[in-house]
Order: sequence, then C-alpha cells, then structure tokens
Amino acid sequence: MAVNHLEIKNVTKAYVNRQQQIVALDKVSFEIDEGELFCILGPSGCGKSTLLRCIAGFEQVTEGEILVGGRPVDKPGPDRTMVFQGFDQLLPWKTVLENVEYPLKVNKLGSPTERRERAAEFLELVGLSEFKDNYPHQLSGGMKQRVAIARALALKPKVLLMDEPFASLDAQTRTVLQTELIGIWEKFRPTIIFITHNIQEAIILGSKIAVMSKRPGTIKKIITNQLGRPRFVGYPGFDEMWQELHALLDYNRIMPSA
Ligand SMILES: Nc1ncnc2c1ncn2[C@@H]1O[C@H](COP(=O)(O)OP(=O)(O)OP(=O)(O)O)[C@@H](O)[C@H]1O
Repeated sequence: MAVNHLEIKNVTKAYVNRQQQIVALDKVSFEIDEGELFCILGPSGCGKSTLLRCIAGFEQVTEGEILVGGRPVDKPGPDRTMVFQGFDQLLPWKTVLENVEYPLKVNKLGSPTERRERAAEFLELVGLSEFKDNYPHQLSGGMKQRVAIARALALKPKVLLMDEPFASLDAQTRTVLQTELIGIWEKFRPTIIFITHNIQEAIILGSKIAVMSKRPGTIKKIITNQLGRPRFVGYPGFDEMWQELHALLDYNRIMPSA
C-alpha cells in the first residue's frame, strides 16, 4: 500500500440542525492514487467542502470510513493539510516567515533552526523570500494564497487538501497560481485534492477529475485526464472534455440562468 494512497469507503455524512437532518454525502466511495492531482467538481451545496473536511478530520463521517496510507482518519493531523479559499487564513500578527513556521512549531517538527530553514525553503518555492518579514496585511490576495500553500507544503503532508483556493483571485493571478501549483506538483508529486467550481481549472490542473451530483453528494464519474501539459483552452481535446464535464454537471438544469 502506497503511503499516500487515499481510500474513501462508503462515506455518508449527515448534519442535524434543529431536528432537521441534512444528508450532505451519500455513500461516497473512491480511491486516489499516491501523487495524483485529483480535482473535484460539483454544483454548489453538493458536499465538496464536507468531503474535504471529513478527509482533513475536521468532521466525523456518519457512516463509512476514510483511510490514508491504510490508516483510518479520525482527527486532524499534519499528514493532511488544508488551503482554504479566503485570504484571512494567515495569522495577522505573525510575519510571513512566522506563519509558515508556526504549524511546524505546533507539531514539534525539528529544532527552531530547522523549522526556520524549512519555512524559508518553502517560501522560496512560492517566490516570496523577499517578503518573509512582511505581515499578511501587506500582501496581495495572490501572495497570501502562496503563503498558505507554502505553509501547507512545509509540513510535507501525505495529502494536500485545497478548497477552492484560487476562487477569490482575479483571472490573471489565478492562471499564474495554477501554473505555479502544477510546477510544485510536478517537482514534489504530493497527492493533492483540489476542489473547484470551474471546469476549465479542473481540466488544466487535474490528472483525474471527479464530478459530484447535486446534494446528497455522490460521485457521478471520475475522468482520467490524459491531455498533455502544459494544457490550455484550445489544446486538442480540451473542448471535448469541457463539454463532457459540463454535461455531467448538468448546470443548465441546476442553474437555469448560469
Ligand atoms: N456545519 C453544518 N451544519 C449543517 N449543515 C451543513 C454544515 N456544513 C454544510 N452543511 C450543509 O451540507 C450541504 C453541503 O455543504 P458543503 O459546504 O459541503 O457544499 P459545497 O459543495 O462545498 O458547496 P459550495 O460549492 O457552495 O461551497 C449543504 O446543504 C450545507 O448547507
């Protein structure tokens, strides 16, 4: 069994709110190979974030189980790190370098010198070495997301969980960060689960793309993306894949005005 292999087995997640039960995920089963860049597409409210939070261990599944490298997930751990959509995920009172260093310290990884060196190394990876002494409020949205990515990667997780991390960025910055993420993935081959609403983003990034149904979320189909890299809109086969994913998402029926 590969150490980064992820198994989602028959996972159901129901929330109970004021005696009303909301089934967010319904018997979801799939596997992700080590080193996959696995994108998940699905309509709003279908349970994508819930699935990611269950994998992160922030939520307990109602039924089924999640295994990372054969070990059941029952709580958060440094083997699964998360990058969120919002720009406010950094600690505002800590510098950029301290933000990347902080989870290493909390998880007691290495000596203070080793932690500082590792944080600096990952800041360099995302091109922010010269901003190491800045505070989050002095950074652009794209720079904040780069720090969040460096911070998540510095823990050298088995699985990097990314919940629409580029959704709040302008189109140009989003394209730049997509390219940087692919570069990091090609260099280190971490297992990444990347949630997006954006079909184009899923095709550009994903080595596999899973499409979820509307709530209660199930996996409708998993597509292996064999388009070459770098891939872009207009790349041979891009449009056909876009059409297939669009049809699977059934956006016309879910959101008539979209
Ligand atoms: N803590 C919670 N308590 C109760 N219901 C919740 C909770 N979190 C999510 N839900 C419900 O579970 C369902 C799935 O939510 P989730 O956030 O996972 O969807 P999503 O696919 O990530 O949505 P979006 O794409 O809009 O972010 C929704 O109906 C939501 O209202």
